[in-house]
Amino acid sequence: MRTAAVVGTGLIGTSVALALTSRGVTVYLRDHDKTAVQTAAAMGAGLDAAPAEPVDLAVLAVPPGRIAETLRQVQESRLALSYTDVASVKEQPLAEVAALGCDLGRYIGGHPLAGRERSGPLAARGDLFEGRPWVLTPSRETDTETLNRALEMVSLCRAVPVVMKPRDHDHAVALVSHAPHLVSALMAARLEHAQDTDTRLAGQGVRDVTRIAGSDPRLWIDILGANADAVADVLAGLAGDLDAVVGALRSLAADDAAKREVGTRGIEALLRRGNAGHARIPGKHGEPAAVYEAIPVVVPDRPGELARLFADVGRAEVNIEDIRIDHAQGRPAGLVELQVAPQRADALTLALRNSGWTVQR
Ligand SMILES: NC(=O)c1ccc[n+]([C@@H]2O[C@H](COP(=O)([O-])OP(=O)(O)OC[C@H]3O[C@@H](n4cnc5c(N)ncnc54)[C@H](O)[C@@H]3O)[C@@H](O)[C@H]2O)c1
Ligand SMILES: O=C(O)C(=O)C[C@]1(C(=O)O)C=C[C@@H](O)C=C1
Repeated sequence: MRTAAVVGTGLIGTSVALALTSRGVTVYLRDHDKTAVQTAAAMGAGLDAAPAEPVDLAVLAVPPGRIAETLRQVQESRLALSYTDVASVKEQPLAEVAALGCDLGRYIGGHPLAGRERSGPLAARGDLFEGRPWVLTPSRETDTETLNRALEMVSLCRAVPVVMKPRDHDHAVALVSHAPHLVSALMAARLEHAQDTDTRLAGQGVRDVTRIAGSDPRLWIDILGANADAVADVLAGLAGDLDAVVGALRSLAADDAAKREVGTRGIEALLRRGNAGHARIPGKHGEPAAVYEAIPVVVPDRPGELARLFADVGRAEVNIEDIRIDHAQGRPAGLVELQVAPQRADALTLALRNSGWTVQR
């Protein structure tokens, strides 16, 4: 694959673009939000420009409800030879794409099983998909070239391709992604009105359980709306378990020793089923996660400074693999931590200092 386009340069689109660019593909970026494109381009994800001729593959990384209309538009303008998407549900977008009369031969659905609870290009990482499953859902009409281009993209992102039917995909992710998302939100919702004296004791357990509750509700309404029945089935089963666990806990709190014994057995059975279920989750495939070096840079709190920093990093020919921003309240500067490949850290530090940046390393 020589050229690609990414439409929707948020978390997932920019992560795909970073991965493809780092493997030598020329990537053209597009988003209806100009700032998102400029930020992605400044991060080194690709070009803020339109291609002169159709690219090999266009990746649609817009919300699920926007896939069909976006595909119709980009196919009409002949943006690419083949098209795929990354939406978290597959059956409904395919039905909408067919209803709009899109060219199904040149389209294949896709979904990388990797993400974050943050949105937008600044949350993107070039290694996000490494070793993760990436589902492809070819329809009867999908042509072989399109399947092959999508497989090549998955391989360039160092993910593991899994070919499935859209319906089977949606059924599976109801269990392993969509219901867990709601369980996380349900637990986090219990904290909403908690006393500060309670929440200040939060350790890693509650942080792990509620991390994904920090995600964008608009995106998740779109996702859950396209897979509602399958998710409701999973949660109905969970509701039964929840009732049983509440009953077991009440027995455990009783004075009567026989009742307490029943409660203990009930809770133990659930905890053991939990151990067994957890053991069913496969380990991450592929290479171990990359280890990056942090370059902390002091950035004045003025418009345009972040873009200037990204441009200087780009000139030093260093890829930003991840980024963290600390805004110290009441201070005229923030601390931006750039995560880069360790072998490029010294060169980048020198280049940034030569350009006048304060690097705290
Ligand atoms: N967030 C995750 O963890 C995750 C993981 C895997 C797949 N996905 C899927 O990836 C897709 C994108 O999600 P994200 O998390 O990157 O969201 P995001 O909000 O970070 O990015 C979406 C981008 O699409 C742009 N956009 C929206 N409508 C558009 C349109 N009509 N034309 C052009 N640009 C448009 C937005 O401006 C935004 O920049 C969704 O389909 C989602 O289901 C998300
Ligand atoms: O790790 C996270 O932040 C995610 O929520 C990622 C996650 C998931 O459930 O695994 C969420 C939705 C996507 O469609 C794919 C991946």
